Amino acid sequence: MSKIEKIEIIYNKRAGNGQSKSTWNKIQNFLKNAEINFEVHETKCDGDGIPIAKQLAENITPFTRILVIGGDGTLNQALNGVMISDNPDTPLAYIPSGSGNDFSRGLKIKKQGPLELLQKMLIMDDPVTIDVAQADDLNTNQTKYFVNNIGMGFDASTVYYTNHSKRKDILNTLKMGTLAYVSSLIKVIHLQGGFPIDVEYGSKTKHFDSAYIVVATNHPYFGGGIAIDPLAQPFDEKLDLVVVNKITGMTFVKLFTKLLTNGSHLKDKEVWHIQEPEFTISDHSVEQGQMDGEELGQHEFHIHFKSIQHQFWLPIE
Ligand SMILES: Nc1ncnc2c1ncn2[C@@H]1O[C@H](COP(=O)(O)OP(=O)(O)OP(=O)(O)O)[C@@H](O)[C@H]1O
Repeated sequence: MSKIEKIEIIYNKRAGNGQSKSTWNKIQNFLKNAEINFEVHETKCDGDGIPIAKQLAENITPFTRILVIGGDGTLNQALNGVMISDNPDTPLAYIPSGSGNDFSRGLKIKKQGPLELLQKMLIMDDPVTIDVAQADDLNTNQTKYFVNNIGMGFDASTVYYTNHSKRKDILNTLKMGTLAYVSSLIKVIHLQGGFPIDVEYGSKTKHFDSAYIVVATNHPYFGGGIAIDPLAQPFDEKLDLVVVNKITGMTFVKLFTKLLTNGSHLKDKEVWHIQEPEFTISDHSVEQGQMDGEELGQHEFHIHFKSIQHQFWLPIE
């Protein structure tokens, strides 16, 4: 085992609709039995992961590790907290215990159980470098960081309805979180209209009169396992952008069948896809936004996106 004096744990007991408690119990028992020094910092309210991570990063000592136990939203907050701290390079360890867990799915570590992940992390001598992304809001001058994706329009409305749906809790209890997402998706099909956006990348600009799905993504998945961008890779130092034009009727059904089955939607003429180190999206109507499954509210988004790298204690093979 590499030298570890203490593990500072950021734990969201609400993640995975409460299922993270069983993950935490396993981790806690293991650490106690192995006589590894740890301290748990439970998130007490929505958004709490940011100040906790900031404070931990600012007081980090050599041979101390920060471990996040929660879903993608908790990891997102931990990353944002570390990035605004005096020690933004502080690596993060992560054990997924949310409902979607798209980051761990994108990294292909989702199938490993919490104890397997923990034991592998404990013997790592050095953290690994993984792509995350920076989003500079050009309207507010605020910067945010994300591990999975930022979406506006269709996808974000789906997140909004999923988060506000009572069915989410029931379906999560039944371990059918993806179904909760898909059922909100069907609702949004009737409500979401197309909206105009411009995308600037390199020296080019691409205009869309009627964009429907707009997702800047670090790896393939959103919504608890839907591969919106099978080509996205979290190690290529690029961020992907997928724009789907407003479509209706059978065109919509065919495209969504491709999206939910074999991923061939990227080749469809209604779908536009780029992989770039950075790009800017200007959205010209008020739309819902989502970041790593967390609501960004309704705005006209004007965001500069950039692929950046962060270090993680994650056993990538
Ligand atoms: N004590 C708390 N009370 C209420 N909400 C909390 C508390 N602690 C954290 N949260 C909020 O819980 C939300 C969900 O967390 P998280 O995204 O980690 O889990 P999840 O939604 O189950 O997982 P995933 O994003 O992978 O689907 C976050 O928005 C976070 O701010």
